[in-house]
Amino acid sequence: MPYHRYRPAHERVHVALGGDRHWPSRRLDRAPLWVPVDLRDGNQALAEPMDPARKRRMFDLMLAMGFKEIEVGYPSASRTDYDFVRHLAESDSVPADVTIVVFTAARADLIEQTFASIEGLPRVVVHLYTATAPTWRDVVLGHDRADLRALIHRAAERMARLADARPGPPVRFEFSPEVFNLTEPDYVLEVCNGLTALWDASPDRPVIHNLPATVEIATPNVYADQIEYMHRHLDRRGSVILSVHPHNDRGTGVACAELALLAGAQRVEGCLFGNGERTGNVDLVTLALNLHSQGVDPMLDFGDIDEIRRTVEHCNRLPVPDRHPYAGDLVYTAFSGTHQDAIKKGLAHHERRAAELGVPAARAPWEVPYLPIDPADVGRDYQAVIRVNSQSGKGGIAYLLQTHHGLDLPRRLQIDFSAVVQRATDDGGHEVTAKDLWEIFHTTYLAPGEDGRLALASWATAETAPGRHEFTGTLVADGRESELRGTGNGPLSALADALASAGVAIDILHYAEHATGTGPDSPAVAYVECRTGGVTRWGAGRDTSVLTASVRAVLAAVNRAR
Ligand SMILES: CC(=O)SCCNC(=O)CCNC(=O)[C@H](O)C(C)(C)COP(=O)(O)OP(=O)(O)OC[C@H]1O[C@@H](n2cnc3c(N)ncnc32)[C@H](O)[C@@H]1OP(=O)(O)O
Ligand SMILES: CC(C)C(=O)C(=O)O
Ligand SMILES: [Mg+2]
Repeated sequence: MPYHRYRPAHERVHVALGGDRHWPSRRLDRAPLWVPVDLRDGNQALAEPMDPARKRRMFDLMLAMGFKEIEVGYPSASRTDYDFVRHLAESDSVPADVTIVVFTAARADLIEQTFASIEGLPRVVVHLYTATAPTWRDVVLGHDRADLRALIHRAAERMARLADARPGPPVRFEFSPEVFNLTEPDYVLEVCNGLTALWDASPDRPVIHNLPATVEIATPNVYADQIEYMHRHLDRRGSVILSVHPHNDRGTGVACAELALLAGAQRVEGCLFGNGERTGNVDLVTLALNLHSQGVDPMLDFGDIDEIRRTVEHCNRLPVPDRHPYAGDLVYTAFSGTHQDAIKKGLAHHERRAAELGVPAARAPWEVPYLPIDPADVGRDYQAVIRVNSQSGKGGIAYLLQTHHGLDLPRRLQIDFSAVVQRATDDGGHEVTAKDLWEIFHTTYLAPGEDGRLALASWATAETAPGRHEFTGTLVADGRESELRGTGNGPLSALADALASAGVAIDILHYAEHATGTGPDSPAVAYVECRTGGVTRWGAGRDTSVLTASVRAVLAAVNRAR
């Protein structure tokens, strides 16, 4: 690989913080101000940008989730964006506690159009951006440091003039030194502090300085150092909201945002599920639910994450991957045996603990292995938690049979059945559903007691004296009938005695039964482990009569052994 073509981040940008950093020992204990930029940064990265209907649907979703500041577009860039801002202004669609952000480059024509778009909107942030990093200055914009600072200053003055001329509540301002993470820190300070003064930021009308990792270039600790340096050196810090805007080129956008928050950032711009230019903007869903999983109020509602995902997929026309944190189809699913076993035990323990605490399970403290949050918190159920394939073990298989078919298999039968399923899945190599498991269970353990080579044409039991039972019946073995009679201290030992009289000696090693439901008509199921002719096998029976289920279970075990 031609790796020698690239330079490490420390050779590209100086990070001024040195060794004196505070962020590593800080903790995240509150949510920042989340600002979704799906309708601008996310939208500009789409092959088919959103039409007005999709924009509106995304906007309504953001309101429903509880966002309080929303970047709605780049109104000077396209008719759709301009019209959408006008639509919001004219349709009275913005709740009183929500602020609209509009985005513009530092060009007079674009700024004028931006201000025209926001007429009548009461709470607005106008967001100005210009790239400040050396390569962009030299190659793209063709300005040296002083020229570029002057260009930004002129744009900011124009914004201030236009804002002053507006009736109603004051417009607020945001500035992004695009490619902040590759810009000399002293130059960022020079430009940002200049704007703080020009816009006369105050605590009740703070300016937002948004410091983007426009293209990720370094490990997240470097970004954290860069942010902490700004946090400590920006003028009028109490009048500045320090915002971050990570992208995800190295796959560490979330880590960058989290460390930046430790380093003093108060506001995060990103997109739902990480849509955005190239590898995307930082994913606000992951960030917020990461906080939730630490016991911190995320200040957003994810109660129906599948609906959020569906809406975002519809608006972006891009799928959310199956492994996406918190939202993917597979993220609350375990296929592997030991994980399934742990989850099954964990869920049972969770139910018991909730009962002990006297609270609903959905409110009890969560400590289930392998599940960082309760899927129910985001509107998922437990149906998909455990799925079975060739990597699965007895725990998961038993869990599925229990939750879908009401079967509570004895432990040794779980082990026995798991080997049966393993053979079935190894052969096919595919996933086995709860329905498949039921069919395999039925064929293996139940069917041999219903239509095996050894069957009972008719039978009856009677308690002939207290503690003394008699079993009589007609045995059909390989098509030949014979009469049976036996006695014992229970119906099953009487059956064993009767079978012995017909030359089929059996030992019942284990017996268990339970109801499969709650109503009087719900069938019972019986499990029997039997040894006959030196071979040990499990059988099962199912019937509304426990005795019939038990007799069938014995016959099933015997037939399997023979
Ligand atoms: C990291 C980010 O996400 S930045 C946001 C990027 N988003 C977008 O570009 C989406 C919307 N943009 C657009 O639709 C168009 O770019 C428009 C309508 C805004 C402008 O279109 P055009 O006038 O055709 O200009 P074009 O797109 O080619 O922009 C490049 C010009 O703007 C200049 N420019 C680029 N960024 C800025 C800036 N922030 N401030 C001032 N000028 C800038 C460039 O130097 C170049 O100038 P030149 O033509 O004199 O060399
Ligand atoms: C905030 C703007 C300029 C942006 O999208 C970026 O730098 O990534
Ligand atoms: Mg961006």
